[in-house]
Amino acid sequence: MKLGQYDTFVVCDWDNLKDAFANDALLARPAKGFISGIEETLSVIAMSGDVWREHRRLSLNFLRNVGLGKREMETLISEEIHQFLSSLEDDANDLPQRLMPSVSNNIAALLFGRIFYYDDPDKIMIDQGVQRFSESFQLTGILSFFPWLIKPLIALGKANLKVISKTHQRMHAFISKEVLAHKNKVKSTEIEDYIDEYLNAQSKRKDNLFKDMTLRRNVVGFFVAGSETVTSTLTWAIMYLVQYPQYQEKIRSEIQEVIGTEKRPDFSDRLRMPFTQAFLYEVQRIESVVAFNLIRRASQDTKIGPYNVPKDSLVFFNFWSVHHDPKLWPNPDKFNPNRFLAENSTKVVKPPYLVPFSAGKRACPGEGLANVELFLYTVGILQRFKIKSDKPLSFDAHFGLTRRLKYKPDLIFEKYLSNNSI
Ligand code: HEM
Repeated sequence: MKLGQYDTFVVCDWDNLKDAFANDALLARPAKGFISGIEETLSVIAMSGDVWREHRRLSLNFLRNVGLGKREMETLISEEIHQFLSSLEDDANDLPQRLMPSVSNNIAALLFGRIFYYDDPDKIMIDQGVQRFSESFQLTGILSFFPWLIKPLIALGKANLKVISKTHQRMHAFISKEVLAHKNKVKSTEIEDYIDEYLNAQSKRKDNLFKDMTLRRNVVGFFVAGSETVTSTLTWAIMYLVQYPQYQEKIRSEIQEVIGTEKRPDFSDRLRMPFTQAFLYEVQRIESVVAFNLIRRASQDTKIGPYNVPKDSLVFFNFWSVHHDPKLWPNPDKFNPNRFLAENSTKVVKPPYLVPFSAGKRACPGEGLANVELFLYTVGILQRFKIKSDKPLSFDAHFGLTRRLKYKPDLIFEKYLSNNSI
């Protein structure tokens, strides 16, 4: 179909999606990024071609060597979750609203090597920025098709682009300070965070591909990509725990059996908690928070299945329809974690067509970190609280960067474990 000036393709079924994941001609993003006119320098999320490949390699190396699967990062996350749960001792009913600042602290740990107190003005500014960017994604979809709209929209003061642009400036000013502090710190051979990794690569390269401005854009990109997605998935998880108290109890009994009440959860505990894992898979399937992927572009004439895709066409991957395809998922609209269980419910099986993080060479590089967070937050919350509601719940969604819960739910977080020592 034609949207604006672009041929646009939406890949809706698993066979074609598998093809598209493996197609190197579909790795690019829209030529001018997602918000042309505001983001002249593209972040790794919006880049294409060789510059993307180099920046992606750096991000993956960093996540592998410093960020993921490392005890230190899991310890930092566990510390942050502890800070978060302790902050709820007086008023746990505020939990969903307080999730984002906590989740974004994990990204801060990755980028800056430290976490913030929730009332730190810089932290409040970052979280407001992340919120605004996520909301602006509704608009960025439209602007990818009608890029000429950007200037009239700014001139008319419409679509709060001015606010986005101001938010941009404030975040960049703060990140510049952090980068400067990293440049000035006593030189150590150890890479402690993403800024260290980037500056180190920058100093070794002669081609000027790694620029300070790009570093700042990447930091903002990581905050946006890593905060809203995890927060939104966790919020949906909480809703399903309330809607299906029997599943909440099942997870709690796995917690009792594997972790108990004295110890903080560990990511390795998941290996003995198949139902908890199945529950999180089902939340990701049924809500598909990044429902249409981030827009891809054909960098040359190519094909998806039998369809010819001309160069520069825009391509959406419709994860929602694959995740709700009755040929792949019997009774797809029913929330049923048991569909992922096998061998008498002792094993969890993830089929290849569950793709909340996309797949192939441009798949989400934060999947490992996100999985650690989803598990540790869910288990940490249920170790302390029983969650319920005495009002009917609305599962209506709102579209931004992710599909988010539209209305603030009325939830009751009943303290289950008063022991604050874990
Ligand atoms: C539940 C949580 C998350 C979901 C569902 C999710 C999903 C996605 C999806 C669908 C994409 C687009 C991939 C494509 O174009 O094929 C993506 C890209 C990306 N994600 Fe995530 N993500 C999550 C968490 C995270 C986290 C925690 C981080 C940070 C560590 C992160 C960083 C990124 C980055 C940097 C990209 C751009 C990659 C590129 O263009 O090369 N994400 N994510």
